[in-house]
Amino acid sequence: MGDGIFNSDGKIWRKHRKIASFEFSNRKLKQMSLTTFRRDALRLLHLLHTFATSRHSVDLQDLFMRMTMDSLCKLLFGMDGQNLESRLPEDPFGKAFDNFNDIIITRRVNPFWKIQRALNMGKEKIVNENLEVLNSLISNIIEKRKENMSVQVRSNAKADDLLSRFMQYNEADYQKTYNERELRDFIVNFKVAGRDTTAIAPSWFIYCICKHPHVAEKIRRETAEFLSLENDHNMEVEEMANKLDYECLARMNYLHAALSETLRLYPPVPRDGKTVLKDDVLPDGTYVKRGAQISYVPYSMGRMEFLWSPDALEYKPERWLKDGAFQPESPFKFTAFQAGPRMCLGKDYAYLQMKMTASLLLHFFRFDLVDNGDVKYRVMMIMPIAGGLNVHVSRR
Ligand code: HEM
Repeated sequence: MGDGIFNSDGKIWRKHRKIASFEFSNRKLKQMSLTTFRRDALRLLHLLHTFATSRHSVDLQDLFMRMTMDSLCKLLFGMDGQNLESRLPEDPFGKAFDNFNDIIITRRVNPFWKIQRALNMGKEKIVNENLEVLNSLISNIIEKRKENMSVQVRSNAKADDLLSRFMQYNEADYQKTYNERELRDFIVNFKVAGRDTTAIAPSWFIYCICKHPHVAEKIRRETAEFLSLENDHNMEVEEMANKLDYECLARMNYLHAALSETLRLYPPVPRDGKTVLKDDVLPDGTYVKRGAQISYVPYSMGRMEFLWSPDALEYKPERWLKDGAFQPESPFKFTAFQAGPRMCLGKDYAYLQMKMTASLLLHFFRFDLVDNGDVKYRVMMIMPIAGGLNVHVSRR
C-alpha cells in the first residue's frame, strides 16, 4: 500500500485526501461512473442470461468481483477490462490482490513474518512474487496512460479517468505533483478501496434477498413504479438501464434502505484497526495510551441491541424508512464506511453502482441459494462469503 491514502497520515494523507476529494466531486467523473456502472451491469446481465439458460449454478460473488474490477479499471485509468467475458478469464491483477489478502491477515499470528520476508521464504515468498506481478502490471498501466496522454495533448482531447487527472495535476506546483511511486501507490490503494468492498456488499445483499423474498418483491415494485413499467412489461434490458439515471436511482428509497440494512449486518470491512495518537479517554471512560492499538468493529456495532433495538439481528429495511423516505443514520452509529475525517470517499459511488446493478438484476432474474444457502463469512481484512455466493439463476 506504500504511502497511498490508506497507509499514510499527516501531511502526505492530507495531500491525497484533498486532491482525491476534489476529483471525486468532479461532474465528469460522476457522469463517467454512471455510464460505466450501467455498461458493467448490462455485461453482468448478459452473462447471467447464459447461466440461466444453461441451468448451471454460478458464484455471484466472483461475478461481482469481476464487475467492480472492470468498473474500477475504467474509472481509475480509462482501461476496458475483460473480466465479464463469457469465458471468465483469469485476472492476474485480481489474483495478486486475493493472494495478498489471504496472506497478510496471517501476519497477525505469525511473529516471524518479517524474517521470512527478508529471507524470501514461506508465505512471504508468495507475497514477494505477487508484488512483482502487481508492480509490473502497474508500471505498464502508467506507461500506457502516459502514451495516451501525449496523443491526447496533440489532439487536444482530455481524459476523464482519475489516473490521467492525477498525472496532469498542477505540474507547476511540486507539492501537488505525483511522482511515479505515488502514482503506483494511488492505483493500489484505490483498487483495494473499491474492488472487494463494492463486490462483497451486493453479494451479501443477494444473500439477504434470497432469505427474504418479500424484500426483492418490494424493490421490484419500487423500480417498476419509478420507471412506469406497469404500462410496459416488455421493456428491453438496455432501454431500462438507460432510464436508470441519477435522479431515478436517488429516488429509490426502499432499495437504498435494503442495501444499508445489508451493510449494517454484513459490513465489507468488518473491523478496522487504529493506533492511538495521544493519551486519551474514550466516551465510556476507557483510558487509552498513546501508541496503543485499538479497533472499532462495524460487524459487532451493527448487531448491538442498544444501538439498533431488540430486533437488531433481523433483516428489516423498514428500520431505515419514515413515511417511505430513507433516514440516514449517524456514521458513528452505522460505521460500515467509517466516520470522521477519514470516512470512505467512495460511498456515493458504491451506492450508485449497487443500486444500478441490484435494480436490474432483481427485475430480470430470480436467484435461489444452492443447498439452502447456509453460508459462512471469511475472516480477512474484508468479509467475503466463504466459498462464494452460489446461486441458481432463472429469468423472471
Ligand atoms: C460498499 C463499499 C465500500 C465500503 C463498505 C467502504 C468502506 C470503507 C471504510 C471502512 C474505510 C475506512 C478504512 C480505514 O480507514 O482503515 C474506507 C476508506 C476509503 N474508501 Fe471506501 N468503502 C467502499 C467503497 C469504496 C469505493 C468504491 C471507493 C473508491 C473507488 C472507496 C474509496 C475509499 C478511500 C479513498 C478511502 C480512504 C479514506 C481516507 O483514508 O481518507 N471506497 N472505505
